Amino acid sequence: MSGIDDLPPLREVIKRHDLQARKSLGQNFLLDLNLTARIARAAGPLEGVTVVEIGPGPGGLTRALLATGAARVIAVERDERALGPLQEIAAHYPGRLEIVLGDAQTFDPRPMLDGGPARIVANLPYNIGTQLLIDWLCTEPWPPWYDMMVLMFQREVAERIVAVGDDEAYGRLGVLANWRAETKILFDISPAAFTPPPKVTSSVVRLKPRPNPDACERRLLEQVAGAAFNQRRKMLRQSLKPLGVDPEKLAAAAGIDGTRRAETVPVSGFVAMANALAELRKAAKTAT
Ligand SMILES: C[S@@+](CC[C@H](N)C(=O)[O-])C[C@H]1O[C@@H](n2cnc3c(N)ncnc32)[C@H](O)[C@@H]1O
Repeated sequence: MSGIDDLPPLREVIKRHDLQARKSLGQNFLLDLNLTARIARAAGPLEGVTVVEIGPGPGGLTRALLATGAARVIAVERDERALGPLQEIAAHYPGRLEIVLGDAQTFDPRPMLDGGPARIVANLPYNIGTQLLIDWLCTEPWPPWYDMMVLMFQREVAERIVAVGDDEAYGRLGVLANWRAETKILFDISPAAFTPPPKVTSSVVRLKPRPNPDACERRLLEQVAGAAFNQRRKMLRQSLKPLGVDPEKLAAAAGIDGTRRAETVPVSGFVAMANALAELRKAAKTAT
């Protein structure tokens, strides 16, 4: 038996269900229930909350979320070998764990939600973690269906998520994430905590959606940030050329000096440029 519940230790569960980690599924399991409890607490308090967990695997974090008091956990897992362990957890917490066997990349939890608070908590498979985050950040309508995300990434990705300027890590991801959410790295987890250990340190990141992000068209924001950071060493008057409008005019309309480089522009500057781009394109259309 383990500390947080009366279920057997995870090593034993993995052995019994033949759930040895597979690299192709991005499987690095956290078997230390004190650590999974720490992640669950970072997402708390969880009373009355539905948690959507991606990639529960043998269920270490799932168990912690339920033991911490989550009203419901909807756990989406692609590996059917995890079904046995997850069903044992479901039996231990009747009516509180719903297991979805499927691909998180095409899963929409909204039809399963009951209108109460919902949160995403996950030790994500690294190969699809960034794309899942981008999809959640691009959710429409906004504010989204979740009120918080607590997610584990490689430290380097975590740094890109929270970066907001004058920083090597600042880029498109930082612009998008910090436009729509308040972001914070909560703590690191060493490779040694995982089975098998990954090559790099991981970080737990919290993202809280901003109820009213500065108004702008998300696709234009992505285009502007994409162009600017694609040539991050160049001045905006050069790097913004692929957008098809006069880059000097675009920067000026947003109140930004065209000689600046992308990483010196705060998120609000990118929002201003996205709005200026909308105006300039509209004007160009009217003129033709
Ligand atoms: C890093 S492991 C985390 C496992 C467990 N939550 C833990 O902390 O020990 C990632 C998990 O995501 C699952 N996974 C990988 N690709 C997936 C996908 N496309 N959809 C759903 N789950 C996926 C893997 O099978 C694995 O269980």
